[in-house]
Amino acid sequence: MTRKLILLGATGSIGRSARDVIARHRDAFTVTAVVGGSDAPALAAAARETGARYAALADGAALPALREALAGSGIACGAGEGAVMEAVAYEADLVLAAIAGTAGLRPTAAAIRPGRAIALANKESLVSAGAAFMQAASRAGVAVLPVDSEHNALAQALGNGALDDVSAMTLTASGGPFRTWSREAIAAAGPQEASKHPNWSMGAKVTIDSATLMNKGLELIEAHHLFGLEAARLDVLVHPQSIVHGLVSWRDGAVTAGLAAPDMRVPIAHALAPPGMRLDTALPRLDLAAIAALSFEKPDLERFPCLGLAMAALADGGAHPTILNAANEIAVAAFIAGRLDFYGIAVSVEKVCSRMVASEREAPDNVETALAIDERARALTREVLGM
Ligand SMILES: NC(=O)C1=CN([C@@H]2O[C@H](COP(=O)(O)OP(=O)(O)OC[C@H]3O[C@@H](n4cnc5c(N)ncnc54)[C@H](OP(=O)(O)O)[C@@H]3O)[C@@H](O)[C@H]2O)C=CC1
Ligand SMILES: CC(=O)[C@@H](O)[C@H](O)COP(=O)(O)O
Ligand SMILES: [Mn+2]
Repeated sequence: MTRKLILLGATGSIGRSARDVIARHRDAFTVTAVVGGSDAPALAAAARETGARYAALADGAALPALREALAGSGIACGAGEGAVMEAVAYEADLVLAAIAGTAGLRPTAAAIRPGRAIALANKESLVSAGAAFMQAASRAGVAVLPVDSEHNALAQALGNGALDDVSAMTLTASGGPFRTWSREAIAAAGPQEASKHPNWSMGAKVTIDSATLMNKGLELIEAHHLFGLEAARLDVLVHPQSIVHGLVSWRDGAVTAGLAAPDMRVPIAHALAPPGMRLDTALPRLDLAAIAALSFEKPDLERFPCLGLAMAALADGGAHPTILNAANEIAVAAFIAGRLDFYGIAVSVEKVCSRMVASEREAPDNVETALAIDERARALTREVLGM
């Protein structure tokens, strides 16, 4: 019996790592459909490699290129939002949700159907519409399996333990490329410097989020929804080696840690494996003697204000995380385009949150409400940035 899979974001960094895991276990998986954004040759290659029956791109204008790239393959294809929804409706036991950003929210939510599990990499879905998303999953009896490395490590460390026995969950942060830089040097850094992640090779947006530490803030909100823990029991530690990904502290003083080399194939293999089973990734055994030292430090909220902004959004709740997430996406895109300096990301996110949260109090109770708040926050961010 093979597990039927749909891959959302099949051409991205997570998508490629997942395909590597799947390629090593051809007999264990059948990929039914693959989804990408606009890169037709890359999606066609992913569809041919996995043997998917259907390939869909979000960008409707890319259909001719996708048809050409799939010519002679017998793989059906489509482009535009309807095509993405068609892909989501293919048969599946498990859907890997790895579209980058809030663009992933609607397809990922639509993938919640009885009889399936969701392997979730797209943290923005939970930040933007966490309560609604988790309720929909629970109503459909769908398990949400964390792919994000920290949450996957936390899930493994938690095992069958009771949440009442957990005194805290700690997510580690590499600290990003600017961990040791002065505030003045960070202020002058551009997208090139911010894109040099010390340990992980990832997509553009999450890499910049790692440099600002907004990634860790988004992950605190993600952990709150995945594990149902309140802000007071969620914590961040900077750990430059990215070997320990998550720590569960128990009420008796014991701590269980999740360790692995910084390679996303480890959490992906865990999330894709049939329950209770492990898949070989052919990665070398973690050699702690060679690594020699693991170090930990407190995050510096003065040099990395985005983490504080996300912590405030988590504590405040309501629509605050939805607004923060939307403003951050616009600000990060402006930074990558060279239209905003590094600290401009935090300044604009802070401005948009403080202007909007007073009038947008309620947590969105469904995806469309979240997307409407998201759109208003994006518009205000563009206005704040003069775009
Ligand atoms: N990379 C990593 O190691 C980690 C990533 N994550 C999370 O996983 C998610 C994916 O990250 P990552 O793989 O790095 O991102 P990438 O930018 O590398 O890949 C994004 C994927 O999404 C597709 N895509 C973009 N826009 C759309 C759209 N509108 N509709 C459908 N598909 C779209 C892209 O297609 P195309 O190629 O055509 O543009 C691509 O397949 C993010 O939420 C990130 O935070 C979490 C932990 C680790
Ligand atoms: C691989 C992964 O899970 C990323 O989200 C990672 O956490 C980014 O590294 P930082 O620890 O620098 O945010
Ligand atoms: Mn992570």
